[in-house]
Amino acid sequence: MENFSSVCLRLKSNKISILDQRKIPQEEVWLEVTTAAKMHKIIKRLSVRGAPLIGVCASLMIGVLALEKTNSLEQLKEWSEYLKTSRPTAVNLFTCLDRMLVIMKTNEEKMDETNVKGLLVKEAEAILKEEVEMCERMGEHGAKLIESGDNILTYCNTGGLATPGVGTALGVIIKAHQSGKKIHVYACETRPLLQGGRLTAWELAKNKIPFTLICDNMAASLMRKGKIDKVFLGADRIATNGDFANKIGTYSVAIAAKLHNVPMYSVAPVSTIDFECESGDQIEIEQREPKEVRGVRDYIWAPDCNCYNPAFDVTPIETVSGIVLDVGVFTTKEIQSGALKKLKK
Ligand SMILES: CSC[C@H]1O[C@H](OP(=O)(O)O)[C@H](O)[C@@H]1O
Repeated sequence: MENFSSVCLRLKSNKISILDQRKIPQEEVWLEVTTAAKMHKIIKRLSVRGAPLIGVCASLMIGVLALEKTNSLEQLKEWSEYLKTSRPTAVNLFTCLDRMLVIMKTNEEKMDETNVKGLLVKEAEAILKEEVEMCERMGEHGAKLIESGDNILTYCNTGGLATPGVGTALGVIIKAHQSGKKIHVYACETRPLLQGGRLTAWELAKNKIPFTLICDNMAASLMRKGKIDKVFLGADRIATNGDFANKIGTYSVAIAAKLHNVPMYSVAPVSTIDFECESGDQIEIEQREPKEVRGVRDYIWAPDCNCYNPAFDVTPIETVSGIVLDVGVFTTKEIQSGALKKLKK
């Protein structure tokens, strides 16, 4: 497989290394991932995260494992199904692994195992290339919505730590900055796992983009004061009616933005659309462990109480201005008229 290197993913001499995002920003620790079990573990614990990135990493893992002569197609199918159980909400994980499974199931009777495995390697490389290119296109389309002087609010992390490319929503912000637009970002810390405070702050600093870190409960009052000009954030699964699942707290931001007439866009590649899902009500929301709410790292302020810890919520499309995809910007009205369904291949 061709070598590859990004902010958080490396493929060198057919070996996968992944930056452990749990340790950012204190440490930059790279993990070598050689088995499906290890990949499952680091996706589940969010050492690697972000819808496009986990889909790419899972399919890349199957591609690398296919290079091992001793690994049978049956074993590769088993590992693909197992990797699907790492997290339930981000659709990219399923669509990428299904692309690998389709290759195995449609060719195993028609060609010898070595040739099928060769197709798996090519498909994994194609998925990676497509996602990098989709990030570029999302960035270009979305950056046109940003004007010099804008104060932009973003949520969670949607950059090079959530994709194999420049990012989705944060990619839009980075592209706008790189084009010379003078912008400032309000980054929501994003409880409970602080992807905004830890990861987005780290990426904005690396890109030299002026930003202010805020607690999530500060977003609405900033909008009321007229301090926020636009909101850009991500998605993990988009239904064909435009409703989308994204990091928990997105719906609160959307309600505030709508009340204060702040334009808000979700940014995602077409690979995040679930064409089998007609509405947000059908999206499975990952429930995570109470310990993530009870404290942060070794500071546990509520050791034993009940906790509610959904990793995502669903934002109805009518609450936002539209969705920026790699194929263009779609207004809520266009989406409500069925524009997303027409993108199905
Ligand atoms: C570009 S996808 C980013 C998306 O994924 C994040 O969730 P997690 O950190 O749990 O993987 C969040 O929903 C982001 O918007």
